[in-house]
Amino acid sequence: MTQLTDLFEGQLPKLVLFDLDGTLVDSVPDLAAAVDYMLTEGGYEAAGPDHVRRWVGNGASMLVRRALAWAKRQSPEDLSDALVELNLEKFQLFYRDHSADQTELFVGIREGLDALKAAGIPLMMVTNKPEQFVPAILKGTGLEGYFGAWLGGNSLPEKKPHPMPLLHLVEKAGVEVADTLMIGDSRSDIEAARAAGMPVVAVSYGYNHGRPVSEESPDLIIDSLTELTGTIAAEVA
Ligand SMILES: O=C(O)COP(=O)(O)O
Ligand SMILES: [Mg+2]
Repeated sequence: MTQLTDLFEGQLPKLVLFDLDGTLVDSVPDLAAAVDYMLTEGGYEAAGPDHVRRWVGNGASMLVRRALAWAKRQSPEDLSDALVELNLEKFQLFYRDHSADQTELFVGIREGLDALKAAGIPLMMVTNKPEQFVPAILKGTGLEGYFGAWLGGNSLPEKKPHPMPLLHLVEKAGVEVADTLMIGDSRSDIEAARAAGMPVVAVSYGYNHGRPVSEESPDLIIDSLTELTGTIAAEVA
């Protein structure tokens, strides 16, 4: 089993950054309900969770654009910004009140976060989800209190795969990039971590646009956070 310290020349990281959707929480059921509300309100066919799972990871506006493109049998870039904006409002109207109805932690998250916390490692979160939706999800899944800071997709001028939000949190934590670990489920997380210059671990169970995350060449792939944290007690002993 690869130990967490193997990624940091025998040390533990001084900061761990987590992605949210597809890494900590399975948010697709609630996202799909909001997408389907938007689509059916517009007179389109509902898409369902298996389609929506492939569209998550680049923020709500891109999710809406991809859903509309699917419904209209067009390519996403051919849709007008005005149409996307109008539908984004419908999506948000629903998701605002239903972002944490069915959203649950993935198996091993609670135990894994507790192990990192017990080892004294600061934890932060960086999602492309618009920030207004984040507090209800953290509350609904019992993740409140784990993260010293977090950023949403609209918190800064750039979002993942740009390294800006990762570097912003590293600076806030007062640690070095090389001592920071990113854990995510998709291409955006891996590209952002690479651009920032930090190691990146991918979870195998997330979304990644319907492609195996191994195609993005992360430093390590885990099936559960506990695979990475199970040995921490022994490592720091
Ligand atoms: O696309 C989203 O809104 C969710 O993105 P995340 O995987 O960065 O949390
Ligand atoms: Mg994700």
